[in-house]
Amino acid sequence: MNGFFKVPAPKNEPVLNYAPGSKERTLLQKALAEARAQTLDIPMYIGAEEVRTEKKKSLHPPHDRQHVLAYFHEGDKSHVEQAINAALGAKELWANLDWEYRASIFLKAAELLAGPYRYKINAATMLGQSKNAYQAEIDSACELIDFLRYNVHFMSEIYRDQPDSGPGIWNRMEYRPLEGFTFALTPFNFTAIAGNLPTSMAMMGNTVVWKPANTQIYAANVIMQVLKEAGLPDGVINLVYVSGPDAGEVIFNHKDFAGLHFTGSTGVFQNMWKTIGNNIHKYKSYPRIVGETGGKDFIMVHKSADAKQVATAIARGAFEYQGQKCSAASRVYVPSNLWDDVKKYLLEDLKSMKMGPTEDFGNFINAVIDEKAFTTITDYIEKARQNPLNEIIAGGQYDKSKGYFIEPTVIESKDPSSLTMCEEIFGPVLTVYVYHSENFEQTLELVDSTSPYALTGSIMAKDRYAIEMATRKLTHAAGNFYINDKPTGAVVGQQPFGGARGSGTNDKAGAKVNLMRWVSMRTIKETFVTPVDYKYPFLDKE
Ligand SMILES: NC(=O)c1ccc[n+]([C@@H]2O[C@H](COP(=O)([O-])OP(=O)(O)OC[C@H]3O[C@@H](n4cnc5c(N)ncnc54)[C@H](O)[C@@H]3O)[C@@H](O)[C@H]2O)c1
Ligand SMILES: N[C@@H](CCC=O)C(=O)O
Repeated sequence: MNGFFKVPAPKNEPVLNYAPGSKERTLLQKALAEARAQTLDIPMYIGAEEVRTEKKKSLHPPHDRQHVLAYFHEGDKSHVEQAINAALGAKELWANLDWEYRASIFLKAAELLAGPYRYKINAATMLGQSKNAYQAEIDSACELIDFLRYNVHFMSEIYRDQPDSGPGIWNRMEYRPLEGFTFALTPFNFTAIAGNLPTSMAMMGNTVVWKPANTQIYAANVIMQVLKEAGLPDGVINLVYVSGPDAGEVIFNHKDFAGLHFTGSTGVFQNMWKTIGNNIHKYKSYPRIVGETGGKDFIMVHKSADAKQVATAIARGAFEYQGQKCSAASRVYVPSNLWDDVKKYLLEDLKSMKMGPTEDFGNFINAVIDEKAFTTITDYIEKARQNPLNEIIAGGQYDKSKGYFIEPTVIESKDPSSLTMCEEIFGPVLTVYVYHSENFEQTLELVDSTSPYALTGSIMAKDRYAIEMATRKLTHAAGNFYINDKPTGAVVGQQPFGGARGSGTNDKAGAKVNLMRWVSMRTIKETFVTPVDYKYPFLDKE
């Protein structure tokens, strides 16, 4: 590198609106039709190979269970071993490639997603994960593009951060990739997260084994195509489709395992942490463990809030993408003076929400991801129905004959510790607790202590003292805290995202702190005139 290169200043990718008659709507509809018309054969990508196996499994739109989008080739432990070997084999060349060449690949991937691949990846996310056009646009196009652009910028800031040097010496800081290989384990619900976890590690010079959720493979395949077209060398990111426990068993027993970048549920993360802890003596280095996990996200309303604003924040915060955002509001605390109005506006909104397939752009609500999620969520609804302290005031019906559809459901509970007030449901189910409007401070304590999670939350109020009190009392209740807004929709570069307590290690996605977890710093001190006499000056005077 003959120059201290400055990367292009990152900017958030503008969100296209897909209004009727817009160019983007026509192009997206074309991409959807093309995707629907073919049945893909999706291989694993290990080193330079596209790996196919005897075990083919079908992928379906969650809103249209009968339609086959693709078959993917399922692997086993031997494929995890192959992927590790490919990652280790690619390591030296990749780690020694000057950073600007690595940066170019990911910046090019961002441009490919913003341009020629935009509609393909959005269509894949709409079909494979049942996200409507707007939800796909903010995820698989904009957020993924933002992750790539901002992370390149943060990478260059990290490298530029160098120590001071005293007279006659030069101190340098080298940001080495981790020694060994890394593992990215990604969830179903965000294509952007699936793309970010492996690329953020690779960007810093690491090589990666990547295992997505099966229900996200359809769009993960597009991410891999983009990375290949952007020039990512073979073996840097190896994409395998194996069971989570199989992947874990091989990876967490390998001496060169150097880091885990996980997003998913809390239980899975805690089990992996225990396994890694039990195996700690097997590794060459202490593996880095980063995990963003579950949430029980809240909206806390003060008596001074605007009822219409509260209802809108609830409608979008709880029900966009069927409540399957880790940030989705799932418990709301409304003061008694506002409840009648909030309820009226909320029920009006819910009545106007249409539910159906993503290809019909009029549908706000689509299907939940799969049969397992459908069963879990509807079990919660039925348990809530049986509790005499609960009343289901909206929704509560579901049907999986065509796709996994669950109506947006609102439970009014007189018990602030009822099951659906406390546990993560990860679906379109919201529980409301109406508190006496004079009990604001006590209710803040309830918000803070009700769940083990601390991911997102918001306070809605006009009264500045109430906003100050909530912000202070809920210091540890959320890693992303919103004032007069819904608790979802963090934007890369603007609201770095992640939670604490049971919600994760809070190594904010799309931030410098996250990239720092994927390097191991080496301090280099060079002395220009090396001493040749061991004695301290005062020793001569004795
Ligand atoms: N905090 C965040 O930023 C964030 C973001 C998105 C999703 N999430 C959380 O993710 C969860 C939903 O996503 P999901 O259903 O895909 O999560 P999940 O935990 O079921 O799966 C995540 C990944 O782990 C794998 N996996 C599952 N069981 C495993 C095991 N025993 N061993 C190893 N790997 C295993 C899955 O195949 C998948 O690739 C929710 O809890 C949600 O809150 C959190
Ligand atoms: N970052 C997203 C949530 C990601 C988790 O699913 C948001 O802020 O809504």
